Amino acid sequence: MDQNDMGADLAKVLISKDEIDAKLVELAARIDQDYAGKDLLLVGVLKGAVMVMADLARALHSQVTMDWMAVSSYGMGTKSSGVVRILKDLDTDIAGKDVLIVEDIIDSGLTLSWLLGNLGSRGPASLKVCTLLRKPDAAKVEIDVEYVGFDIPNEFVVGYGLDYAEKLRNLPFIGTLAPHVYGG
Ligand SMILES: O=P(O)(O)OC[C@H]1O[C@H](OP(=O)(O)OP(=O)(O)O)[C@H](O)[C@@H]1O
Ligand SMILES: Nc1nc2[nH]cnc2c(=O)[nH]1
Repeated sequence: MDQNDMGADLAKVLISKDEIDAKLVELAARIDQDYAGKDLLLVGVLKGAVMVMADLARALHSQVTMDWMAVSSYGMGTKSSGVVRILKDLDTDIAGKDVLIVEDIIDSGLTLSWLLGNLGSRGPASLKVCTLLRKPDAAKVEIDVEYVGFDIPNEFVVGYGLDYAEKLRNLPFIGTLAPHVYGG
């Protein structure tokens, strides 16, 4: 699927597929180096992180294991309220393990802040975060993130795992929505 398939729904391509690929290779090289000699567990946060997880994991030279969590933020009809519900928990006991959370985006930071608290209480040997995107201007909570792909403006983005009403996740790039789509 490419930009032409999107018709008028997209305003612009913010980050191209080539830029994403190059950034993931760069992040993977750092991760390979930082976790050399360790057994790394990647924890992908469904559903948005599916693409990042798949491509990042394949860019790594180290052997890793992978697990998934699905969480949902809810409250007052708005997303990212900070009140998080586990829809699918890990299959793995992470006590004593080196864990890297893999996210597509950190927006307010509330989801990740909750996740760090939750996973941190399970006694991992280490717990760090890798995110493809981060919106510094949207942060409601400061989080120490070890691996960041791109800092982006405070705009709603779609593609490469990120949805608009569950659509557009399968775009191979990151784009912004045309104003008529979201009523802007
Ligand atoms: O920093 P925050 O403001 O908390 O937002 C970030 C969260 O929002 C997205 O998930 P979303 O709730 O859209 O679910 P999805 O991954 O299933 O699309 C993303 O994958 C993060 O988990
Ligand atoms: N699709 C999408 N989901 C999000 N969740 C938090 N921020 C965003 C965003 O900008 N786009």
